[in-house]
Amino acid sequence: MGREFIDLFEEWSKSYDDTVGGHDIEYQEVFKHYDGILDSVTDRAFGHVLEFGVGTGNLTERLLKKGLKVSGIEPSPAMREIAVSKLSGKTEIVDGDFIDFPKPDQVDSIVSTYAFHHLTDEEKEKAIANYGKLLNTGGKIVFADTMYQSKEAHERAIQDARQAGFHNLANDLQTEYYTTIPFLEKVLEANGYKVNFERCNQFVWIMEAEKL
Ligand SMILES: C[S@@+](CC[C@H](N)C(=O)[O-])C[C@H]1O[C@@H](n2cnc3c(N)ncnc32)[C@H](O)[C@@H]1O
Repeated sequence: MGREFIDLFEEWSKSYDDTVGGHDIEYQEVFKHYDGILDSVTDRAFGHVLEFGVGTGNLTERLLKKGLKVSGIEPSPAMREIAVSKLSGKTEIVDGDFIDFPKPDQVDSIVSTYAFHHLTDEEKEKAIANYGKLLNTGGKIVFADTMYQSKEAHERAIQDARQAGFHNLANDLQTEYYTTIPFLEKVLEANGYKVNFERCNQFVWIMEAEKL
């Protein structure tokens, strides 16, 4: 579910690694410290890791390097093809999304970078409720993504992007489902997690939730 943006990724797949490397001026700030953000998510993950929205496999590569077992989920065939070739068969990347995916019996960490905003808030709530069935006490959800401290901060970011002439970015911020930290905090706490948020750049925060 939340697959309405897949066509965009079929298109973007070939130039995606250039974008994260800072080649697209509109998205430079979004991907500022990209490598550090992926490293930081990797540092927080342990055991059997379920990764959503693998993309071209940049986070997966780091998780595998750390010696973790990774089950990768990616809905875009073009992205999957690049990830599989980059990872040279070291793990399986299968079709699925944040809500509808082949369920492993049990996992220790559920991770994702730059992808959770493809779900509406209602879908996010449903996904988080489901993850509780896969994690034991002490298990973690670690997601890095664009999110805002308030709805007003989100609105300001759209205006700032427009004023800078970043019309693709402004459109993206307006049409995808960027949420707020208070919303995520409320949903995670209601589902029995202790959660903290760390800011990485003007857009991206790391959300780390531990199951109590
Ligand atoms: C911006 S890319 C991020 C890729 C990678 N995680 C990274 O950090 O570079 C977003 C990825 O999420 C995937 N995606 C889109 N909708 C999704 C959904 N509903 N469930 C899981 N992944 C989704 C896209 O196909 C794309 O590969």
